[in-house]
Amino acid sequence: MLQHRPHTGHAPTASKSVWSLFQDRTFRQFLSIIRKFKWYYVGAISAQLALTATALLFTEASRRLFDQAPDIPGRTITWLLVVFMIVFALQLSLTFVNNWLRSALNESVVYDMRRQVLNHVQRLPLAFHENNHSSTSINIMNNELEIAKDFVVFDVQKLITLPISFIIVGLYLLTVHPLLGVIAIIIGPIQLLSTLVYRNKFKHALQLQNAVSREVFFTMGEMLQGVREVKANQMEDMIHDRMADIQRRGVAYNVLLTNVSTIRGIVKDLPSKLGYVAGVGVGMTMMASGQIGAGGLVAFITLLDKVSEPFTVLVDTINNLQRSISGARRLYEVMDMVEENITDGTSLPEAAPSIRYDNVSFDYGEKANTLRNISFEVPAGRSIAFVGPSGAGKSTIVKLLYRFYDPASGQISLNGLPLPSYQLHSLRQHMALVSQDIFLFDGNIFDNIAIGRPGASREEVERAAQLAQAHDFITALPQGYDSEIGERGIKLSHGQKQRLSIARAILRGASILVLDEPTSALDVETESSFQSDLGQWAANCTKIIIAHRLSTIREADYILFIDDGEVVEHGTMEQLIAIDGRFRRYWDRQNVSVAASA
Ligand SMILES: Nc1ncnc2c1ncn2[C@@H]1O[C@H](COP(=O)(O)OP(=O)(O)OP(=O)(O)O)[C@@H](O)[C@H]1O
Repeated sequence: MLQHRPHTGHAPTASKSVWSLFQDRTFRQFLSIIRKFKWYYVGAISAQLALTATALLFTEASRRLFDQAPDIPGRTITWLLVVFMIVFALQLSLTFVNNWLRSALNESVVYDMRRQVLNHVQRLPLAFHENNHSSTSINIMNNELEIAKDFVVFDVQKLITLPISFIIVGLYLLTVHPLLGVIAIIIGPIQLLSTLVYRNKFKHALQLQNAVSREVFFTMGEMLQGVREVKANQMEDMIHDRMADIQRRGVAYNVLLTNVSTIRGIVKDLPSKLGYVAGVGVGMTMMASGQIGAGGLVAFITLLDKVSEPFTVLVDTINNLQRSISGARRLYEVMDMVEENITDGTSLPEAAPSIRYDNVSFDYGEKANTLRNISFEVPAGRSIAFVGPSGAGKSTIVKLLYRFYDPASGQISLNGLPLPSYQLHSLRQHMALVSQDIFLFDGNIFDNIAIGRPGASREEVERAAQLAQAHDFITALPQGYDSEIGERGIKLSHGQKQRLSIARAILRGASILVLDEPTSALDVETESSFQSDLGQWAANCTKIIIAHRLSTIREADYILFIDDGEVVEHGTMEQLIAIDGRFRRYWDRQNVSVAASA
């Protein structure tokens, strides 16, 4: 925990040609989002082009005004003033419409993308979540999605509107006077060359700053998730020092980025300043020789930026495209991962099934032989316990039953049919888990129990809570079942959380019950009544028990002693004790410690 991790983000693909960017698969995925919201784009782009048209109308009216001044007839003045008023009203209305559409588009795209990513990520196999730090997924859903969204929403519009504006405004200025038009038009390409200055330095500074942002995110996420361990292990100073180091680098990279950007900005502005001087000089000379009126010069000054701007903005937009594609590629890598297929297959019957493992082997990749040739059978409605040292593979056997992972070899079957022939949704619907790792959601107690069976009535929830020995402590709370339990149930004791988790499993009414040391956090009295109640409400379930404690093991019909991924002993409790092997030693050690603590 809280160690420096290598960053998973990709560097911008600086060497890519512009054309290859447009052919990139990620760019094509952008296009599918654009297609979905095409009418917003059509509206926003039309509003922007209409704004360019009003700018031309304004310039043309001004040109006529200044060309004829001071001998302009009163009627023409009135007309021109009316034109100005109409132009201003149109500009205000179009700006409003444009902003409204852009904001609606922005929110629609970002929520749509986030909803799709979240929905997809939760349907990915457990292996994805176990192999990726949660902050990586959150970073993808937040930062990288935002970068991609900025391109999809804003930059795409510029790629369409700016070239059109350049052509229309450039042609207009050429009609005002060819030389002035040419001066305005060539500023853009010169500015384009100026963007090459410090280009790589700028990209490098940007990468450094992005990497630091990701580090901040990662460190904050881990600190908040592990705040108890942070406090208990007095890690505050270590985290503080780490944040101080991040801050030092963050400030340095930000200053570097600002300085490089400022120098690039100055170099970029220079051609337009020089173009302005040249244009005014040429314009004044031509005015003196009567080739143009004052209006021509006014038109040049008004539209100078509108002609040169598209070039430089387009370069920024293409740079953004590189950045967005590299951010979005990680996003789409995740989106391309295959979701679990939860719909195909036959439904599991309501009645408790028999469970059978035949020579099942499995490994997680890094650790070979996590499970080796596991074989056992549990008849319908009976129970089996897995006992053995920590890390032996007990939970992994259960993960295979949930189909969080599939075996590398061997077969698991329910009622004689291979596990993959069952619909995953139906399989998991018929399973309930009471685990020692209890996860409660932020919300009230009622909702947390009702997760076991959405739509359950108040009576059903209360009945489940009674069987789980949770009803009394719940009703003693000021808000009863409506009490909020805080993030991950932080306001409850471990034993109370475990009882809620048991209530949730009871309510589920499953036919396969997985008990992963379900009573580890309960006091002796509550545990013994839990065990006797279990006989009632779980009588019709096939039970798999992961057990460390004698009290839990005692309840099982059959026991497997697992060590290092293998079944080393198996039998009923009496048989295993009689063998006088590993289980017997385990049993005796526990008896001694129970006796010592009694
Ligand atoms: N997601 C994972 N990726 C890689 N290795 C894993 C993963 N989960 C578990 N392991 C490894 O597989 C082995 C078996 O783990 P498992 O959790 O099944 O043991 P266990 O017997 O249930 O342990 P415990 O009694 O401590 O809960 C261990 O060596 C563990 O480190």
